[in-house]
Amino acid sequence: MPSPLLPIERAAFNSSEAFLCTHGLNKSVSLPREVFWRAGERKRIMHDIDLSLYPGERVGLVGVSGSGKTTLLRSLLALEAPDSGSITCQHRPVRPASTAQLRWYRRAVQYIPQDPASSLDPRMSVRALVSEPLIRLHVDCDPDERAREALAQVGLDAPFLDRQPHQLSGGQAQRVAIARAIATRPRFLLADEPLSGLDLPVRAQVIKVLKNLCDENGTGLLMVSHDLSVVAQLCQRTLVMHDGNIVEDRPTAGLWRTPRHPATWALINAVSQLPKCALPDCNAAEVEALV
Ligand SMILES: Nc1ncnc2c1ncn2[C@@H]1O[C@H](COP(=O)(O)OP(=O)(O)OP(=O)(O)O)[C@@H](O)[C@H]1O
Repeated sequence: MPSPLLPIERAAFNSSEAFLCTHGLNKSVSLPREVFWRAGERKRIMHDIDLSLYPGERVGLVGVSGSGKTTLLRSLLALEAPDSGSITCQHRPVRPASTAQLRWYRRAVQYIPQDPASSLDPRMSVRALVSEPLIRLHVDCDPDERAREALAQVGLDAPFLDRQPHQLSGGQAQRVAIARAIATRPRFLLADEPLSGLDLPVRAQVIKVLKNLCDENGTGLLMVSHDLSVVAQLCQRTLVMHDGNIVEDRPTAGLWRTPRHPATWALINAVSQLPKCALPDCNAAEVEALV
C-alpha cells in the first residue's frame, strides 16, 4: 500500500504537458577586480538549469542566500536575460522584451512580490492597484468587477476596494498583492518569499489563501523561500538550489525523509520544529516521526 506520506509523485506530472520549461540556462557575472590591470573573474550563478513546471502544481524553490533562486525567478519572469539557454511557455519562447511583446506571457504568468509595503504604490487605492494589470495587459473584462472577484478570492470584501495601502495590515496588504497577481486569471504564479515579514498567524492565513486559490483555479505556483517548513506546508514538490545548480528536485515529503544533498540537510536542520500536519497529505504522527 502506498505511504500516505507520498504526495503527488514526479511521474504524475510528467503525464501532462509542462507549462513552463527551461533548457540549459546559464548566467555568469563579473566579480570585482582584485587588481586594476587584471580583468575580474566571472562567477556562474546559474548552471545548465533544466526545469519543467506543470499545470496546477505547487513547487518550492529553496536554497541558502546567494544560491541563485532570485536569478532563476527573474529569468522566468523575463526580467533578466540568461547568457545561454531557453525558456518556453507552452512551446512559445520567453525572452526579456517590451510590455507589448510580452503581454501574452504577463497575462499567463504573474508575480507575487516579497514586500507588499514597497511593491504597492501608496498613492493608489486597492481598486486601482488590483485593476491596473488588467488595463495594462488589455484583458477583456470589466476591471472593477474582476477586482472585486479577485479580492473576494483572497478573503477581502468590497469595502477594501476604496482603501489605500497605508490603511491595510501586513497580511491584508499581502492579500491585495495576491489579488493583483490573480486578477488576470494567470495559469502560473511566481512568488518571491511571499510570506517573509508576516507573523505566524497571518502567515498561516496567507498559506491557506494561496493553497485554496491554486486548488480552486488550477493555478500553478513556484515559490522562492528560505523557510523549508513553509514550503512543506504548501508545495508538493521542492527544488533545492546550491551554487547556481538545482541539486534536488523531488516530492517534498521524500526530500524531508531522505535528503540526498548536503545543502538539503543543512536547510532541514535549520528548521527547528515542523508544525504538526505540515506536510501535504500526511498525518500528525507521521510528521512527528520525521522531525
Ligand atoms: N548583477 C549581479 N552582479 C554581481 N553579482 C550578482 C548579480 N546578481 C546576482 N549576483 C550574485 O549571484 C549570486 C546569486 O544571487 P541570487 O540573488 O540569485 O541568490 P538568492 O539565492 O536569491 O539569494 P537570496 O536568498 O539572498 O535572495 C549571489 O552570489 C549574488 O551576489
